[in-house]
Amino acid sequence: MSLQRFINQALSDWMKGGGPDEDIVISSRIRLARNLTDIPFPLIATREQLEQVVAKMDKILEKSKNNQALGTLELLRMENLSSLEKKVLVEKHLISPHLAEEARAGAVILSENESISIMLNEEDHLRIQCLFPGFQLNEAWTQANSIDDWLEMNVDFAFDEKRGYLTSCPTNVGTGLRASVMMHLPALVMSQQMNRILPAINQLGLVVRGIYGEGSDALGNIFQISNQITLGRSETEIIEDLGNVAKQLIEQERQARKRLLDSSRLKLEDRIYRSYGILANARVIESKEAMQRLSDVRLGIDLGLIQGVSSTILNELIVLTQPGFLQQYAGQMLSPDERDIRRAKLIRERLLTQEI
Ligand SMILES: Nc1ncnc2c1ncn2[C@@H]1O[C@H](COP(=O)(O)OP(=O)(O)OP(=O)(O)O)[C@@H](O)[C@H]1O
Repeated sequence: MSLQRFINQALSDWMKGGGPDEDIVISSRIRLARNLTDIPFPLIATREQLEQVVAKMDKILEKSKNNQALGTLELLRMENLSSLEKKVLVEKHLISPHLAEEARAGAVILSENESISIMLNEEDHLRIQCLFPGFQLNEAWTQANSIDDWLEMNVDFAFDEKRGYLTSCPTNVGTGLRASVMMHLPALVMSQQMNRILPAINQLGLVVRGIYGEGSDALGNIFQISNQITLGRSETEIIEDLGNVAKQLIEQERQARKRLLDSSRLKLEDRIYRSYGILANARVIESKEAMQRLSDVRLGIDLGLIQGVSSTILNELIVLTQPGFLQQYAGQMLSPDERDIRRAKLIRERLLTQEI
């Protein structure tokens, strides 16, 4: 089954690490909100009209089968997926909880390496997302832009000369673009600088969110920083502004890491090795603690304190230890207590296979 391929593969390309500044920037994302001219926004459209959106996209895919530029794309309808399969796609950041649980005639188009995901009938008819490992906002934009061009050759998007692309929520009108970087900022958190930095970032028109986007916590010292404004600025300006802030944050995190090493090396080493010890030996672990300990271990790897463990461990395990994935691996539904046991086991095994 093609979905099995997506899920069994477990990790999308962007989660496997790599890319520029990967010690701090986990991934870069561009998403474009688009709507078809002749169909009302999903909130007020009839189910029949929403089915038309899916049918149109299906037809475009069929027509472009031999267009290799974007690789193989596959359309999955939400109604054909089990709730566990949808949960896993949410945990992989490929669809939103809204699409999984509430959307009518919801579907997603995925590329084989999962760097492209196009949600259908979420808040807008189309949400085009491109995800790249490391700091690669421009590369993600180039890909999203080419998908946009390809689709625009086949359908008419709702567009107003003065306002730009029209979207269901006014906050997305204009470019319909949200650019974001997911960053691991443990030293700035430890040295209590995030409290000062967060308001400054907001003042620049950017938003800081947790690991699962809007409404989620910054677990594991992972922050998503994205633009709030989509109107009155060009796509390249939005991306450049975000990129500049990200560059400054990378620099500040590197300095904070150096300062921590210089001023409190022993304390830092103790914290990192304790976390490693717990992850390597715990029999039961909750996801919040796992995320924090994984963040410590990842910092230890980046600082060269822990050797023989792959630096992608944080990226991988934060996804693999989510409830949906754990249940997928177990092949059965698990209670929260059972998940804590399975999570500890999976982390132990993963750490063991990394030892030299
Ligand atoms: N840089 C990134 N790397 C990986 N995943 C990301 C990144 N940025 C955002 N995401 C994921 O994309 C999903 C949606 O994020 P978010 O809610 O912030 O924005 P959105 O799709 O632009 O929606 P909206 O405009 O409705 O707020 C979440 O699962 C989030 O974790």
